[in-house]
Amino acid sequence: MLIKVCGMRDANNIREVEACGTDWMGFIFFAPSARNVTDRPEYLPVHARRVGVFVDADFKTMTEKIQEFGLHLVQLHGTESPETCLKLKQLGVEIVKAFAIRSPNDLKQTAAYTGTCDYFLFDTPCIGYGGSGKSFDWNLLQHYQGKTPFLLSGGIGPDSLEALASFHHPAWAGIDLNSQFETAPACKNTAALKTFIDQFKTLQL
Ligand SMILES: O=C(O)c1ccccc1NCC(=O)[C@H](O)[C@H](O)COP(=O)(O)O
Repeated sequence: MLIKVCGMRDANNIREVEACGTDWMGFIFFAPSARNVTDRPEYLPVHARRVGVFVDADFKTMTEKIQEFGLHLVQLHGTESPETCLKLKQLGVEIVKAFAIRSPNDLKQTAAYTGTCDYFLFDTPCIGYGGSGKSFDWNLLQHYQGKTPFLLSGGIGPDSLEALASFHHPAWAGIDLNSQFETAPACKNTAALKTFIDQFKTLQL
C-alpha cells in the first residue's frame, strides 16, 4: 500500500517525514490553502516521490512547478478535464485525479478519466477543495468498479487504523494523510506519523 503525506512545506519537516517511511509527499500549489507553497524549500525529498497538488491551475503554472520542484506526479483537485490529464502526462509525470465523494453518482465521473490518469484519489467534499480533516462514507466506494487504482483520502488520522484494517477493495492502492497529523498548517507531527505508518505497514491488507 502506498502512503502519501500531503501538505508539506518546511525543509526540516520534509526530511523528518521522509524518514518516517512515506512513499509520496505532496506540495500544495493553491494560494487559498493554508498549506500553499510559494518558495522551493531548501530540501526536497529524494526517496519519496514528489506530488504537486493543483486546483484548476493554468497549464503554464503546472509546467513551471513540475520543472522547479522536479515533480513526479501531479494531483488535480478541480474541474480539470481528461484532455488536461493527458496533456500533463505527455510531460512525463503521473496523474492523480481527485474526486469528492458524496454519493455513488460522484463515482460515475471517473469513467471519462479512465486511461488518462494513473491514480484516482477519493476525498471528502469540502469548500476548500481538500484538507478538510473529515472522512466520508468509505462504503460508497463499493460502487466503484473501475480498474484505475485509487488512494483513500480525507480525515485519515491516528484513530483510523481499525477502519483501514476493515476496508477492502480490489483497486485500493494507498492512503493519503494530511491535517490529522498536523501541529500547524503544513507542519506534521512526525512522532505521531511514524507510529501510525509503522502500524499501518503491519496490517494485512
Ligand atoms: O490540504 C489542502 O489544503 C488542500 C487544498 C486544496 C486542494 C487540495 C488540498 N489537499 C490535498 C490532499 O491530498 C489532502 O491530503 C486531502 O484532501 C486530505 O486531507 P485531510 O482531510 O486533511 O486528511
